[in-house]
Amino acid sequence: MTTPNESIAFIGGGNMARSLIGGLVAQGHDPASIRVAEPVPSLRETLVADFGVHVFEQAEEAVAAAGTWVLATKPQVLRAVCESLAVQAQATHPLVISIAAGITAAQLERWLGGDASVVRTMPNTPALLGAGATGLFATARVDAAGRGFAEALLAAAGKTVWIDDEAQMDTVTAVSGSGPAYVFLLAEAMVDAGITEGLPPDAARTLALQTVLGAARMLTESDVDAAELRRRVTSPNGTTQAAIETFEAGGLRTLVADAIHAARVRGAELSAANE
Ligand SMILES: NC(=O)C1=CN([C@@H]2O[C@H](COP(=O)(O)OP(=O)(O)OC[C@H]3O[C@@H](n4cnc5c(N)ncnc54)[C@H](O)[C@@H]3O)[C@@H](O)[C@H]2O)C=CC1
Ligand SMILES: O=C(O)[C@@H]1CCC=N1
Repeated sequence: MTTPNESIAFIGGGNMARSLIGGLVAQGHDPASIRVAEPVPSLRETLVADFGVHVFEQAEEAVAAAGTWVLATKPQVLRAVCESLAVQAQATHPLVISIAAGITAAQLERWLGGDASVVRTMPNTPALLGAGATGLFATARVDAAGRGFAEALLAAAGKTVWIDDEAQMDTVTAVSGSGPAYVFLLAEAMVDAGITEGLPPDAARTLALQTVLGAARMLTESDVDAAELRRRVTSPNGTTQAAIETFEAGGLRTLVADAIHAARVRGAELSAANE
């Protein structure tokens, strides 16, 4: 990964920043060139202990001498963070990569003083294991080197997909950004149901979680699509058919569509609420 200025500054050293930093360090990125602004002392200490990065209490200190800034605070504080960095942004013209849900590139440009090069991204928590999925959108101001750098940074945490129409970034958030939680909810429900039906808790947990892992691997490691894989498990008049008919009768597909719609709408609300 190369950039005109090798240092990367993370603004916010919470869960997602940790996952991305872990990916970069695992890929051989020099931790000495990673600078993290994080107000919580205990988080700063663990970032130093775990990764050997430089940590700062103030964002202004972290971005000094960094050619790439990764905005990794909650959306609700991002405006104040950007406005506090606007003078430095206009002086140094960094590549600005945001991972915040809902916040648009136009908002970031405006808060940073008008002419920043912004890449809006949406990673997810499996980034922690290098198994993340990230959607990226770049404004016209971002050059090929900037796009390449942003892609390489997120690719250190898993798969990347470029999105041409920024309006679709809230859908990315709803499908893959929030998506791990949907799978965790299904896993919770499967474990609980197994226990209700009489399995010992440890057995229910092992069987349900390994099933999620095995199914995810079949989905990603074969060319066969989800519907066909499902059909192959479903014997005529067998046990799976009884379960699938129960899911369909209960409106599972509509419920999933409604849930993803609600998450997308919430993304747009986050943008409007932080105007
Ligand atoms: N958690 C998730 O699954 C995902 C989260 N995101 C986005 O990532 C961003 C961060 O989310 P998380 O890591 O989950 O939250 P988090 O709360 O773990 O991390 C945010 C960190 O920012 C720090 N912070 C607050 N004010 C600051 C300031 N002025 N300067 C520097 N740091 C400051 C907080 O102390 C906190 O440690 C959010 O915008 C969220 O929308 C994106 C994809 C997935
Ligand atoms: O729930 C949220 O708002 C964040 C964004 C995607 C995942 N977590």
